Amino acid sequence: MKVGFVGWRGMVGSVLLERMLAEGDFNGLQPVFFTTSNVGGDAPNVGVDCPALEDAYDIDALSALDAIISCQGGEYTKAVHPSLRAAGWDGYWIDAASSLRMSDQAAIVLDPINREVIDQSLNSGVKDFIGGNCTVSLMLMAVGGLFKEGLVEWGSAMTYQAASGSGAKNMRELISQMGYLRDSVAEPLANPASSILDIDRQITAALNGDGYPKDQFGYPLAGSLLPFIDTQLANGQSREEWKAQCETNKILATQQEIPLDGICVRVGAMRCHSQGLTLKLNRNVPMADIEAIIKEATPWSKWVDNDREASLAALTPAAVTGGLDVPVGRVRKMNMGPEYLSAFTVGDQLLWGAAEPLRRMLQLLRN
Ligand SMILES: NC(=O)C1=CN([C@@H]2O[C@H](COP(=O)(O)OP(=O)(O)OC[C@H]3O[C@@H](n4cnc5c(N)ncnc54)[C@H](OP(=O)(O)O)[C@@H]3O)[C@@H](O)[C@H]2O)C=CC1
Ligand SMILES: N[C@@H](CC(=O)OP(=O)(O)O)C(=O)O
Repeated sequence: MKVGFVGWRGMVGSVLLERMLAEGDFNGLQPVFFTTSNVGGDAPNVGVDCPALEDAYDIDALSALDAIISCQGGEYTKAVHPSLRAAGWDGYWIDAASSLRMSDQAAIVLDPINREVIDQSLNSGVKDFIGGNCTVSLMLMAVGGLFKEGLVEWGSAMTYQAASGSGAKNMRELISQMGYLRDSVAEPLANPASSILDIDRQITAALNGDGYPKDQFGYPLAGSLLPFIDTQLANGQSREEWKAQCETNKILATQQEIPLDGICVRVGAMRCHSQGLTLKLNRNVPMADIEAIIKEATPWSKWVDNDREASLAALTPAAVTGGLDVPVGRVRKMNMGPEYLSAFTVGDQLLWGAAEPLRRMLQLLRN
């Protein structure tokens, strides 16, 4: 199979290559690497022979491929995908960007949760397979079992999203912000006798001062948070919040729309998104059944007992980062009634939230 890779050098693309190498996915594949900035340069070393980098805007070169995986971003997709299809290319387009997600001609891929939907799409001739929004995919990897059992009447996700969701430059800026704050109080911090209120006043001045590094985020993230992600919609939701309901229902191919809403917040985590969930179930399901459904949903959905030590040890970005497991904890019935369930989940947004569903979609096509 001749597969083109666009955006392989970026953050999502690098994680994709890392995972493909770890799984031996390049064996038997004919990869062709593309670039928007370095035509003729060396392809990355993936253990098989590859031609020099080709132009990512060359429709003829792209048309020669059986499949293309793009992690280059939405603008690239909008610029190239329509021309490629118009030129008659009928290969498989696998994409991390959101531009095509809600198109009727595209399926959203998260195969541990919606393998049947993917199979039906393949059978009906769909050729565009798009990774879901990171928050949505991670929520479904955590509690998708409850949705698939038809138990969720509605849900609300309050998110705590990592800097990586904004890109590599933003991850760097978060660390610079942390360093800037620490440096601004280095002297009083080293002196145990100094006043904590003086330290706090200096930190507040640093947070709001001109020198604070905030070119990427526009506002302080380290020592603060950002209660709006992506663009503003007319109904008051952010675009990130809007994705929860429409993408979840599309991924699950629900017959009746399940209402989902919440508030998406950026916090100073590096690459793990966390979510506090409220799920209104349509009946009073025993906790033992809820535990079994969550545990059995996918091999990566990990149950964490609602216990202080277990939660602090296993249910944090620090514990989860770099791994495929998506732990779910703090699961309990809420004061509102036995049909109201709380849960907290954490997942690496560059793995199940971005690269892994694409990698698995390519494997599915190859098999
Ligand atoms: N970040 C995320 O969490 C998620 C992102 N996505 C989607 O994936 C797209 C890509 O995201 P992301 O990987 O974060 O984007 P990046 O900015 O990391 O990479 C995108 C492209 O920028 C170019 N580039 C320019 N300078 C550099 C550099 N110094 N290092 C590496 N690449 C560079 C590369 O193209 P070239 O090699 O051609 O120069 C690269 O493919 C997003 O636009 C979004 O649509 C989807 C889900 C989650
Ligand atoms: N918007 C997400 C990251 C992302 O790229 O999402 P999407 O693939 O839906 O555009 C975040 O900021 O955390």
